[in-house]
Amino acid sequence: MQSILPRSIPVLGRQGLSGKAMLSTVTHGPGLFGMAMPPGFNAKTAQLATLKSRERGPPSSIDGRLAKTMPPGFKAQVANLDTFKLPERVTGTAGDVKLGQALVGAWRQDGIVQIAMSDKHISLWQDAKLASRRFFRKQHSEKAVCVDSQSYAGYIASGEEVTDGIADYSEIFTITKDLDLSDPRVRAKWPCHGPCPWPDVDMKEPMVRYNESLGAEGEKLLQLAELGLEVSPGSLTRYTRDGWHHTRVLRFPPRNATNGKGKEGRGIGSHTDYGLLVISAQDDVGGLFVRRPDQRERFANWEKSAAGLKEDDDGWIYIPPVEGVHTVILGDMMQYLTNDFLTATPHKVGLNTRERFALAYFHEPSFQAVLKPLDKVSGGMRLGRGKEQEGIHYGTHFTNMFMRNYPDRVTTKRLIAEDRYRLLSTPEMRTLGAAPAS
Ligand SMILES: O=C(O)CCC(=O)C(=O)O
Ligand SMILES: [Fe+2]
Repeated sequence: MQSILPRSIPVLGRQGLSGKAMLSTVTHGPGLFGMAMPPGFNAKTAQLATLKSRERGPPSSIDGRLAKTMPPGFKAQVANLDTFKLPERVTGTAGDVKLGQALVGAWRQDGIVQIAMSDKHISLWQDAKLASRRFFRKQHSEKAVCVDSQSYAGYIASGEEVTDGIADYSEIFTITKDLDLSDPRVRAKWPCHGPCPWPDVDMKEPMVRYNESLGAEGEKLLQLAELGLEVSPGSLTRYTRDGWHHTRVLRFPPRNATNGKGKEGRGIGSHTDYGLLVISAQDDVGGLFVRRPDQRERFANWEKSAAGLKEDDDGWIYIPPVEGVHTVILGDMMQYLTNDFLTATPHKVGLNTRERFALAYFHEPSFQAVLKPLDKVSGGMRLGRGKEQEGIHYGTHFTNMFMRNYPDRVTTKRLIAEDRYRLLSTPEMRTLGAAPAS
């Protein structure tokens, strides 16, 4: 059970301060959340992170209001993140390089960045939120039929998802690549490949539009990350050709109106996500917590499950719901590719006093990709894994994670019954990869 701890919400931050003041906060002594910069961290990158921040004010009233949205029963510091603005297109200009370095610096420091939504994103998110509300308000029987036996797309009831062996209260509609039964991969019984069981066009259309737009945002972020890491163009984006991007449309019940099937107060238990980037939007309720990168908390989710990691420990950072932004955290494959220079961000969701709606878009490698760690990343990437590595087949990692989270789902049962898992090691399933880029 989540321990009930008093609320402790010191509001820390650089938002609203002048660039110079923010700079000294980051480069000397305790940083954004009262911790020193990680060893080997490039101070220049941190400076750029602050200089690129978009100023907003007045900080005190905004901070106080946002801090109060933290779900009851949790103890965490409250983040006050810079908001980055992405260019229309990434072309490799000096400005793009600086922005890329700033994003990489912020991920290394905080594990999360905030990026401004464009006007188009704001309207797409509004539409998606409406569609989500409409869907989750339907009768259970109407939602429960939105399941597919071949893909993991569709409805997941509150109490059905399992994190670290314990049920979550999140209610979810998952969207994976929507493949017709006539698609050769579906016909060949590839694991996780199949249709998305949409309830209706009112759900499908706004979600497809939003996802397409987030796909473009994901590619831009990867291009900027390549610039920030000083690796050649394509080092990351080569893996996202026909990327296995997917989305979770989420509803969290209020903490006093659950069905008793999950862990008290828990929306989703502590975990890392699987691929490269997670771009999220949340409504104004609040519930998301992250952990900053910390060398003392070394984990590698693809080797040993990071689910449940430090769930009830101190050291969580609450990410309050700032209007008009997406947040972006990193997944397992980004950590693997960069030899832990960037690490997957542990996060969890708490239930609040009101129901909460959020959407998480996962920008992923191709299902067929075999990833190898990059040769080098500027700023002193740690050695350890290298070229000699066999690599990670993303499709296998994804399948493992979904089988673990949904052991009782019809999709898992069919996958096992038809021995589909065996296909993951065949050459047809591993056509993107080979030599690592430098
Ligand atoms: O609700 C959120 O903000 C995040 C959800 C999440 O972590 C997930 O769906 O994997
Ligand atoms: Fe997540």
